[in-house]
Amino acid sequence: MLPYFDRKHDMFGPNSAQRASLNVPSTAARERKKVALAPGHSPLDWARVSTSTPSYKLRGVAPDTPPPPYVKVTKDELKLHKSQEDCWTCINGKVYNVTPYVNFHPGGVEEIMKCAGKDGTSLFNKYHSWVNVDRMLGSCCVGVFSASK
Ligand code: HEM
Repeated sequence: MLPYFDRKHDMFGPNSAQRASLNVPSTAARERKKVALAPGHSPLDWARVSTSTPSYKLRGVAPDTPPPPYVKVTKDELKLHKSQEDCWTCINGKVYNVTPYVNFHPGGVEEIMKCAGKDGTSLFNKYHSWVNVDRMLGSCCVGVFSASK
């Protein structure tokens, strides 16, 4: 007889006990892509860089730019920053200059560039809703997203 989850009209996949006994990796494990980060680009290196670099440089703005709550970023402005050398994204209503972080992203450059120049909230949550974006990128925050064009 076929295993439980191979039966033709079965609506459900294997349960966790069945997966374990058959060595079927969990969905999360199958989707995990390990990326080799360049030397000097570990999460600890990012922690050092992000706490020792002046915030205006991380934000990519002039030194006299008001702090993030006072800067409104429109959708049209956001769209202009979609290259690896100038990359902004919006997560949970805040716009971040991701440029200095791109090479530190544990999921790789290609993945993080998928949110370049647009709202990356749903992609971000799809892969790691547990990551605290403000903790990682707080000092890269350019401003708040303004829904108007
Ligand atoms: C924009 C801000 C982002 C930040 C601050 C960020 C941060 C992180 C962090 C801290 C990790 C390691 C998580 C862990 O090991 O638990 C990670 C992994 C990862 N990220 Fe991101 N990420 C961002 C955007 C994205 C986007 C837009 C995507 C996909 C389109 C993405 C895809 C991934 C993937 C696939 C991994 C590997 C997960 C794994 O090891 O299982 N990330 N990211």
